[in-house]
Amino acid sequence: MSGVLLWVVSPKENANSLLSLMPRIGSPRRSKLCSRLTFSTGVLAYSGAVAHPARSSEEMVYEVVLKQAALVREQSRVKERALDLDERIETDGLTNWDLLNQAYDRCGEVCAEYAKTFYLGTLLMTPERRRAVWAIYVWCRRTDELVDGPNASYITPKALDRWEKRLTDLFEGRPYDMYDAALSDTVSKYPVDIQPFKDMVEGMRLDLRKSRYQNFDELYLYCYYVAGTVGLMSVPVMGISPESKASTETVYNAALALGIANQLTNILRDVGEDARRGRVYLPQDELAQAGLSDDDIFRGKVTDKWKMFMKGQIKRARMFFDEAEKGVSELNSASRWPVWASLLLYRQILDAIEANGYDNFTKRAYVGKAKKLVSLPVAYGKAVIGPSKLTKQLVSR
Ligand SMILES: CC(C)=CCC/C(C)=C/CC/C(C)=C/CC/C(C)=C/[C@@H]1[C@@H](COP(=O)(O)OP(=O)(O)O)[C@]1(C)CC/C=C(\C)CC/C=C(\C)CCC=C(C)C
Ligand SMILES: [Mn+2]
Repeated sequence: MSGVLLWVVSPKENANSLLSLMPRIGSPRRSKLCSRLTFSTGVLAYSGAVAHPARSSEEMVYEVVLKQAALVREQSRVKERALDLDERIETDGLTNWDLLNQAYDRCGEVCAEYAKTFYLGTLLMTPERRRAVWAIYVWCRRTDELVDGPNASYITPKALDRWEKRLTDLFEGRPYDMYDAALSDTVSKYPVDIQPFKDMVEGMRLDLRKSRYQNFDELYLYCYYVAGTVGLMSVPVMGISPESKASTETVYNAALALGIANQLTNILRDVGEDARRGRVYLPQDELAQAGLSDDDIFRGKVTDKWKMFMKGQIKRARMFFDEAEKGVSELNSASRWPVWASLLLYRQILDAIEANGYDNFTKRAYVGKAKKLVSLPVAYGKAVIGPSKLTKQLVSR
């Protein structure tokens, strides 16, 4: 399946100081925009790929959140445009419809192959939304495969530039292949902005040139690029419940938090595997504060220092999951179940790391079938509960 997906681009805490992990709302150097955020690392000097050294990653990312929220408010205008487009396709005859349907079906097949549980969850969504989520999933999966898949060693910054050019083309209605065609159709129908997609490609660029993260601010930006973006791409398609009283920004912020939580969890699960590829995603300053270094990671011995360090990292990931939970009930009813399911399942990976005695060097933490099965009805039960009638954060809708 990876071959099929890739042919088109082939030419590839410190635990002692829990305070340092806790939200620091109201830091004097934070912008007004950022004061609505729950998490801040307080580190403001990251430059990396972005030329704004004075701003923290969270401030920069939050601007994207605000832009996304503004787009949703324009939704009705976009819907009108989508209707025009549907009419145009219809006058072209049945062939375009058939091709488009086939393209979406193929996206569904890829999704079912790579993420079975998630695929099952999408079956509860309306057919329109479901296939749009599949199209986004496939684009994300293909993008990730560029640097993580079997052809990863052939992938150069130039190949990523070409991939980004294809992205712009498909957003402008010029898809390259059928998966692109499905996404092209999706972005013409839903208020999805190109920025999170471009940012995901930027995350892949980062993966090509960077294998160490000095502090959490740098890591936060990476997590946004490769996973927070997914949350921002998905919400416009999954939709916010008409009953929701929460502000659009609140919901996007929760979506962003779920992406960050998932990626932090992914990093904690894969410490050993990443180290074998010469990669250490854990913040260097926090490792040093815990009396640890890269060498300890390469050695892979579970010591008391390591356990303390891991407890802090897990605590932080859980805080992001908690932040994400606040937004799930605000989503459209049919979208809540797959999101709850993915949240509960991914969060349990953290429990599994603990159950493995914090040995993420030689053991892969996973959620067993039985636990997965139990989580699905639990997720369903949570999904039935709609938006809180008490939440009055009527800022922007
Ligand atoms: C319902 C739902 C979960 C929708 C999202 C569907 C979607 C478009 C998923 C794309 C996922 C993808 C392929 C991302 C590419 C980058 C990547 C691989 C990120 C890692 C995912 C885990 O993958 P895996 O365990 O297979 O990792 P390896 O490749 O093996 O290393 C990530 C850790 C991040 C994925 C991020 C999300 C699924 C974001 C979820 C957030 C939302 C859906 C927003 C929900 C809304 C609110 C209000 C909370
Ligand atoms: Mn990956």
